[in-house]
Amino acid sequence: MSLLSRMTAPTARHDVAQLVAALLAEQPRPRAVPTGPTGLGTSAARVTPRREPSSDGVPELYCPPALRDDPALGREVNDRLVDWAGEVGIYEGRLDHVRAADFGRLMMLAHPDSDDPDRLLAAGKCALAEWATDDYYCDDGADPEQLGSHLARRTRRSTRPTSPSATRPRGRRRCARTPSASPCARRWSTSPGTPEPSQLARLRHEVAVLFVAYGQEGSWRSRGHMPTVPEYLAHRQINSFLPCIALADAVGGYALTAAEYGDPRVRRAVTMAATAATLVNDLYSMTKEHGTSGVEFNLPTVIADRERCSPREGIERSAEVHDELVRTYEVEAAALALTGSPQLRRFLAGVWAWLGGNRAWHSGSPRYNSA
Ligand SMILES: CC(C)=CCC/C(C)=C(/C)COP(=O)(O)OP(=O)(O)O
Repeated sequence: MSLLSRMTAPTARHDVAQLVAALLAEQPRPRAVPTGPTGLGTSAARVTPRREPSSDGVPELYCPPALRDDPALGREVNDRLVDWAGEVGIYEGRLDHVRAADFGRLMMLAHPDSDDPDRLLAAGKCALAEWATDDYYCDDGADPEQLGSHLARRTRRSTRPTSPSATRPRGRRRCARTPSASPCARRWSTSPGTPEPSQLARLRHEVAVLFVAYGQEGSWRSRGHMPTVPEYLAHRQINSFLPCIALADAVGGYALTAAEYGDPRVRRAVTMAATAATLVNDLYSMTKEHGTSGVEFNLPTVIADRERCSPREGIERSAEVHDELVRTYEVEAAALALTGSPQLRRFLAGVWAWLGGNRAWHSGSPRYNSA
């Protein structure tokens, strides 16, 4: 089944199908006139109906649905990913939790234009390595004083193809417990469907930016600092799913040029989408983070604390911010698709698809729904 036919399948809600069809068609058309003021920071000026929470407590979000569900493919990717985690030694003693979280399913849902388990697995390895770095070195319980050295070691491994002999450890050293994403990228570069050097460089860049954000979170944790809402939102622009989303073309088997990916208008739109995807994580992971000993970092908690409102209002306002980001992406991506290359159109549609797969996975994964 082609991506286009999947995207126009009857499962699509609201105007998703129209948008993605427009993004992918030869002569895309922009969305209809917006129904209210648009642009970041204008959501407060719109009157919106109160959101009814679904059974998981998360309000209905403006987000596309997952554009395919292939459980067998998801299972295959997940099984191989858990085997890999066991081989490299991450999540020792917790592999059952990793299996149950079903990151393979996330890859299958978020990359509907690839049926290739090898490519989905490669993307899954990158995501799991990024998650492991967060879980081991950043999240509650980790030692923030060690964070900088852990991240520096992992960054060095990813940016230097071979170590000069002076820096090579003597004897055989135990493999680090948590791989960085970029060694995954190196392994990927020897597998079928090799990405372009510019795609690998892009991944390295996005992971390095992610690590800077991990450092910021560590500095907040060590001081017990609760960020302001703008501070937190700026942080979530870089502590985001962008390293995963940036692989959309490599997983799909085509290449967006560095020039188009680096176009500030493309970066702005894609960064907004990645931030929105990460706010979905904030909304679904709140429960998991409740009861941890340090400061809780998720948008609903930051809003409730800083704006002195109820937790429920924090959730609702977070959902508003999410929706505003997605709507802005929708409008800007459609406009970019009008003048961009076919690869850019496909990439923007891939980002849109990623949003749908991400939300569907969060709403079902036991990582967030086990209580
Ligand atoms: C896969 C990837 C790029 C992870 C980077 C960090 C990120 C965007 C997260 C979702 C981590 O945030 P958080 O610690 O809230 O994640 P969990 O809720 O623990 O899954």
